[in-house]
Amino acid sequence: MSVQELVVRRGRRSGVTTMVAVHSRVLGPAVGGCRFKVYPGLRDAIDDVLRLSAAMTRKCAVAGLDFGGGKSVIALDSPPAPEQRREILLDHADLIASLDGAYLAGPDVGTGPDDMLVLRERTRHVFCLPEEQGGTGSSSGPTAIGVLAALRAGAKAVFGDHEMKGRKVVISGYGSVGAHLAADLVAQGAEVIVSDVDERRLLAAEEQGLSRVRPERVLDIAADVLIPAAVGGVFGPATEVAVPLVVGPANNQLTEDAVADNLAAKGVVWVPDFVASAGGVVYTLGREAENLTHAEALARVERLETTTRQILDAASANGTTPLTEANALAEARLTSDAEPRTPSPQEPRTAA
Ligand SMILES: NC(=O)c1ccc[n+]([C@@H]2O[C@H](COP(=O)([O-])OP(=O)(O)OC[C@H]3O[C@@H](n4cnc5c(N)ncnc54)[C@H](O)[C@@H]3O)[C@@H](O)[C@H]2O)c1
Repeated sequence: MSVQELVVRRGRRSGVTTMVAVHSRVLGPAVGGCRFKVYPGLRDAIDDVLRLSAAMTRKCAVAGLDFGGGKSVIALDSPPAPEQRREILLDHADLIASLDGAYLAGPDVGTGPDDMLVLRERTRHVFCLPEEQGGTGSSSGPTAIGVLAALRAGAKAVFGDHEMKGRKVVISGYGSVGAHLAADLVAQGAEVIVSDVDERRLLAAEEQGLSRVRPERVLDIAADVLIPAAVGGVFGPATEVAVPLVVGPANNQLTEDAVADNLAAKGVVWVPDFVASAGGVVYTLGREAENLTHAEALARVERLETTTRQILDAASANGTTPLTEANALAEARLTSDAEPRTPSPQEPRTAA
């Protein structure tokens, strides 16, 4: 499916180029995070926003959300001075506002709920505002809960039961989601090893009693599970993986879809990232767009276990990969004539 709309604009206040990709609005308004990142060049930023917006379409479709896929990128050529941040965000907010609700922005790599508050000064089409402003705040907790739900299904498929007690788990990226996952898995009795490029994050991990491994050695550790919770592009055509199960929140983990076949041929069960990482968006939109209670929205996140199980069962029964089955599920929803669950999706409550 090709991108529906890509808008790139240089900010009038900051001079920084920002962009929005609306990949699909078949199921509803396009939602996706706003990435604030230094890129080697403009082409890299455009490639990123296009790939990420397409992944959001699949993520929303598979998770049963009545929203389409979008993404926005603030393409920096060097880290900005702190005092420039607000101007850059306001420029980006003007671009989002110009799309008139076709795209709803939330936080992503490099942005958080406080940044959403700045965007909100210029556009209603923002979600995940801080809790004290009526939003749901950071989505990393619900994202981690969704990863754990997908992990249960993956562990059942690979090990025969979903118990994590005694399992060795490597988490690449001890950031917001990675730290939630590590704490929960330790509480379940797993042996957790973490990796990060940021020494401060590793010190934080050590304070929690976690073992660490150097980032370049992450793929060599013979563990039960690998959780990619840092960046995309982890697995390429020649990547060797020393674990039987990979489940994690990092978006776009494969350099290309064909890598899913390589992983399957090597006996690695890879739960597609757009399935495992959907907890945050499921929770946030459930609360903010559908006014669900905390418990109701969390119950929806937990359903990712069933979705993952269906995908893995279908791959096993059909001799295909989990990616093929997850794509088929997304495609079925995108081409179905069924009415959306929310008859006429509106922008989230906090954006009203
Ligand atoms: N936060 C969410 O709700 C959410 C939702 C869906 C997907 N994701 C994806 O999950 C991943 C983690 O999200 P997060 O919110 O925890 O991000 P984060 O920025 O808080 O944490 C990422 C961590 O990864 C580390 N890192 C960067 N490059 C690394 C490398 N090469 N090796 C090891 N560590 C590295 C960073 O230093 C950082 O500590 C991201 O890819 C994000 O796009 C997050």
